[in-house]
Amino acid sequence: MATNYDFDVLYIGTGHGTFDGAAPLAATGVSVGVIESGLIGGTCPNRGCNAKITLDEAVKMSREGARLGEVLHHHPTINWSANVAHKQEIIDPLPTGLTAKLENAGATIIKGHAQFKNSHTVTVDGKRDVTAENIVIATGLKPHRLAIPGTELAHDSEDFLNLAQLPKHLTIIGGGYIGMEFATMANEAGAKVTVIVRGDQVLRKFHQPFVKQVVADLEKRGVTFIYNATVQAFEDDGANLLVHYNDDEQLPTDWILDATGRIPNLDGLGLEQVGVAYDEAGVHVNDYLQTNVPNIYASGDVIKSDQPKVTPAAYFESKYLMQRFSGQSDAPIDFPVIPTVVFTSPRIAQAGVSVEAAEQRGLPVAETDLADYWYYQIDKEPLAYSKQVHDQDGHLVGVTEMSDQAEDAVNALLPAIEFKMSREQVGRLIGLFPSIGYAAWHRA
Ligand SMILES: Cc1cc2nc3c(=O)[nH]c(=O)nc-3n(C[C@H](O)[C@H](O)[C@H](O)COP(=O)(O)OP(=O)(O)OC[C@H]3O[C@@H](n4cnc5c(N)ncnc54)[C@H](O)[C@@H]3O)c2cc1C
Ligand SMILES: NC(=O)c1ccc[n+]([C@@H]2O[C@H](COP(=O)([O-])OP(=O)(O)OC[C@H]3O[C@@H](n4cnc5c(N)ncnc54)[C@H](O)[C@@H]3O)[C@@H](O)[C@H]2O)c1
Repeated sequence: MATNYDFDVLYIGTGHGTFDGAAPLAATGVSVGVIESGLIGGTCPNRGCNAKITLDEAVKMSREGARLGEVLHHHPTINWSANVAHKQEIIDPLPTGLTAKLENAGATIIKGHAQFKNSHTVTVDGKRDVTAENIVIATGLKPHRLAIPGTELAHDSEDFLNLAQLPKHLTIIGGGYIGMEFATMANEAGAKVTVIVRGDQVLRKFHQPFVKQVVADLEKRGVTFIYNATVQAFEDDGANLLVHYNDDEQLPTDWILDATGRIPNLDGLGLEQVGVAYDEAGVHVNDYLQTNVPNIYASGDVIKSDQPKVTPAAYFESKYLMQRFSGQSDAPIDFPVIPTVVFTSPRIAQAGVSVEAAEQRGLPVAETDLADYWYYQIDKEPLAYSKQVHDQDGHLVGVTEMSDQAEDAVNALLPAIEFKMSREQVGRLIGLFPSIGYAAWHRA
């Protein structure tokens, strides 16, 4: 592309919806600019996946240590403040590394808040205009905050990940990914945890028989779940924070996490100015990730999409746009199987056809109680179970697993699901032994 604009492609935001594709795109010689108002790398490295999984490592070890009992001389317990400091040491260098990745590939980074002026121009911090042939909106999501009295007394997931001291009693509003992962971490680190749930289920997108076992385990460990609760207000009465819910119930607590979801981050972006269509679920795109304004695209969490709002989807979209802008492909986006996992303890991970969809379609569901298998007995895992869906021809088309290493087991099975591998092909892939991948492959 050779244009009269400052850049061939300009990305707004530098999360996975951008950098996985923008850096290799710049390396092909296409001129690439990226605008970022916060930390380079966006949510996942700085206040999402990487930060969370670093804190979670100690949770896993503490639980495993307890299970191993007398095999270890001491049961490890979590030093929360040290764990948060360790997390910070891990994530602090990430923006610098990602800056180098983008700049070394030839991309230009512009710091500031972007606002559309017209379909080829954005203004940065109200001062400087930057022009481009194509512009990609990759501004992600921001925390949803309850519109109730006292909402300012609650915190978001980023505040939790930065807590220098763990409060004695945390109350979490919402039983989604963040609510359940953070309840698991806070409980294992010694806090009293209450989860307030709007309906009668948590983790609605995951296989409920597994979810119920995870919840029962958390309850056994002291986490309280309050179901069918409508949160009305938060109040500071001087001694405690109070969560008012339903008609006249109230719960005293020390710290409140509002984990009621995340919403498109479109603040001050000026989409109305250029007529880009969007609604409360995100920016509307076609099968080319193109908005209704033909030179404006969108990538990552900010898109209104049936894909889960997770890093693997953002990664694939940014790679797709790289291929499109570099002229390597003009095909519509064709999503592979995007796996999902909730990092509770044990985790629940899934890919492909769900158990529920299989039952509706009349596909057979095979079950494996992994707790019966010697490899899962090494660390005495009590909750480890897998369900696999095969199609009529015997190809693996879906897997749902609950175990401490369910993410690795599902990763191992992805090639079989994505490429609908035949029995013969499956039989030719022999994994390292012993390993989770090897154990999982028997279920392909
Ligand atoms: C607590 C938490 C834990 C998570 N854990 C996982 C996990 O374990 N696994 C997983 O797969 N996913 C996880 N996710 C989801 C994952 O982080 C997102 O799917 C991913 O970051 C989406 O990338 P993105 O590029 O679309 O958006 P983001 O990473 O949010 O990037 C958007 C960027 O745009 C910038 N921006 C916004 N508006 C403007 C503007 N007007 N001008 C300039 N810049 C702007 C923002 O500052 C931000 O840096 C987690 C999310 C959270 C919050
Ligand atoms: N492991 C992962 O991949 C991972 C981890 C964390 C976050 N994420 C991503 O981050 C995003 C946000 O996570 P999240 O947990 O905030 O959202 P979520 O959509 O998973 O869960 C939000 C929860 O809040 C509940 N809720 C909504 N309004 C409520 C109200 N008024 N009162 C009580 N409960 C209410 C919902 O019923 C739901 O259970 C998700 O899209 C997810 O994809 C992913």
